[in-house]
Amino acid sequence: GTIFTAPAQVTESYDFIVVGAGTAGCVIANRLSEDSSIKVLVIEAGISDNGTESSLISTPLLAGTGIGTIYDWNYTTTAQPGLNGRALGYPRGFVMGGSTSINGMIYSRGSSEEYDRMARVSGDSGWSWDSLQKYIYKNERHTPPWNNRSNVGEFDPHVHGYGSLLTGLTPTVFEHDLRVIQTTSEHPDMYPFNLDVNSGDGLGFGWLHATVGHGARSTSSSAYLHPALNSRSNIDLLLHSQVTKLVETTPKTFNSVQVAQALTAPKYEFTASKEVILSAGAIGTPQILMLSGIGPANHLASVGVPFIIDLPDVGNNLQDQVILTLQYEVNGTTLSPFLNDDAAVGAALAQWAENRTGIAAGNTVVNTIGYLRLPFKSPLLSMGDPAAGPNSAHYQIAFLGTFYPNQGQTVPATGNWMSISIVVQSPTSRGEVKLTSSSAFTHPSIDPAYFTTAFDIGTAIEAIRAAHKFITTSAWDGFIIRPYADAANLTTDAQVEAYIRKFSSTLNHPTSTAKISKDTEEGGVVGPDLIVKGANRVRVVDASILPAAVAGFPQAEVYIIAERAADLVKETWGLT
Ligand SMILES: Cc1cc2nc3c(=O)[nH]c(=O)nc-3n(C[C@H](O)[C@H](O)[C@H](O)COP(=O)(O)OP(=O)(O)OC[C@H]3O[C@@H](n4cnc5c(N)ncnc54)[C@H](O)[C@@H]3O)c2cc1C
Repeated sequence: GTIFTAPAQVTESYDFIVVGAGTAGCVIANRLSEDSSIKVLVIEAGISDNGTESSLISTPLLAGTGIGTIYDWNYTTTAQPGLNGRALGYPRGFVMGGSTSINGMIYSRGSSEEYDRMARVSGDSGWSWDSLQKYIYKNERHTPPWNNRSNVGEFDPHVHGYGSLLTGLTPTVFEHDLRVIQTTSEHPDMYPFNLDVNSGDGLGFGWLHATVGHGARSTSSSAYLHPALNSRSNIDLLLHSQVTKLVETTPKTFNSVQVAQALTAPKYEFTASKEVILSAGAIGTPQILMLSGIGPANHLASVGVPFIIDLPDVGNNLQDQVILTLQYEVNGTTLSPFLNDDAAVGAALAQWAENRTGIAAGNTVVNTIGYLRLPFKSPLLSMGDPAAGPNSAHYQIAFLGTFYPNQGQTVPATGNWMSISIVVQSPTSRGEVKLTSSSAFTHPSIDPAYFTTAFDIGTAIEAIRAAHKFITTSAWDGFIIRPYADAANLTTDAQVEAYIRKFSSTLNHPTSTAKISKDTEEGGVVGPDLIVKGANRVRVVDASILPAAVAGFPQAEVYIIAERAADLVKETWGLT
């Protein structure tokens, strides 16, 4: 296939247009182009992942540093009352591979109940965990770390597949990781060991997979898009080109897109002879739908967008997860001294560039995690249980072998540090994405509404208490020297709450802004087949269709739903 860099270069016609070469978009484009009788065009607003700075993407040690660069849309949230009025930078991938090219690489599918909930709310058993197994195997493959460290006892080979997305466990185990696992063997009732958190068993403590293989980050682009572009002539990619709206070809039928490279640049129109698949992500997809006249009628009127289909849930139900850390100076070897030593980091990056080995070639910062529930009798649950089921987490605590700073904190120049990160997995706060103008080149307003419910703040307080308690067990004797000053006085609920509101930041997991629901239901944006309700020949396949925030990490779930969605499209059009 060809990579175009301007719309004027595209002269052929296509059966399918995929909007966004992100996590889901690359999967869809690859799978549809398996049928050589059809032609696929992928349109991506962002840039190539083969550019001069692409080691930012592929070096595992540099995960996180793509934020705020040319690879990022660089959105900002609205001021968050639940975070003392702070507005947060809100990264999204602006590059082939989408957010999988800049994300934290953690691959954790969540509990089987997540998928069963999707089947339940959509009325389609094809979304259940059991039905999706073949897509899970098709997507992912466990690989050994670059140093071939034995992973026996740290994962279950049976729950990993044969796909092109490579995952693996850390090449380097730290003392605190071993203490986490030791705690599970000393207190199995309270802190059960989970051999593989990707097995569908979503609770307990275990080792984390990351999207790393052969010493490099594996992305949706490296796993799905490049291989298809390299080997097939029936798939093309158009970069640097933003879809500004869907175009109605006949009433309520949207198999065309309008594209432009900048606000004042010429506009082009491309028509798919079969259908358009929107995979622009949880921010981009609702923005495009609303710009196309599909969304809440009153809101569209307020920004001057001609209205076509009234779907009040477009942009609604935004859910995101926040992260905050507690840091401890510890008696033992961590990554801190290395990360504080510029010469050592430079040498590691040089070694990686040479042969994809060394400390830069692995996922080493966060290796162990615990997925936990509120106590059975927690008064917070009297408000209702937002988890997908009784075996799905309300919160996680994960263990990082360095000082992971909260917003505004400075990393200490010396010492060995461990951080425990805290995430509320099943928030009940609901935010929204809204247009601020009828122009596609103005960022939408993003309001995740963090910590606007008593459940969310109460669960975060509980999580901090659980982290404190976890490290007072005997496995931690002699290891913890002291908490970092900011976390030293977290005694009363009021102190803990103040810490949460001061330091929480986004974990970058927005979902549910075009959520799935039953065909017969009024709410929701797409039906079980992912076709936009009330519209023809346009589907949504990305994180925006998820019914709720996931009690794992979202990329795995997006890959899995995209694999099945490709089969749904193939079925509709009789493809192979
Ligand atoms: C910094 C960061 C860290 C994260 N860490 C993790 C993690 O460790 N583990 C995990 O599981 N998840 C993580 N996530 C979340 C995860 O990456 C996302 O949930 C997932 O990748 C979303 O997939 P998607 O297909 O919905 O969207 P994306 O992958 O974001 O793809 C959307 C694509 O559409 C393009 N696009 C948008 N609008 C338009 C338009 N108008 N025209 C053309 N193209 C457009 C974008 O440029 C992008 O390429 C992280 C995310 C970020 C940003």
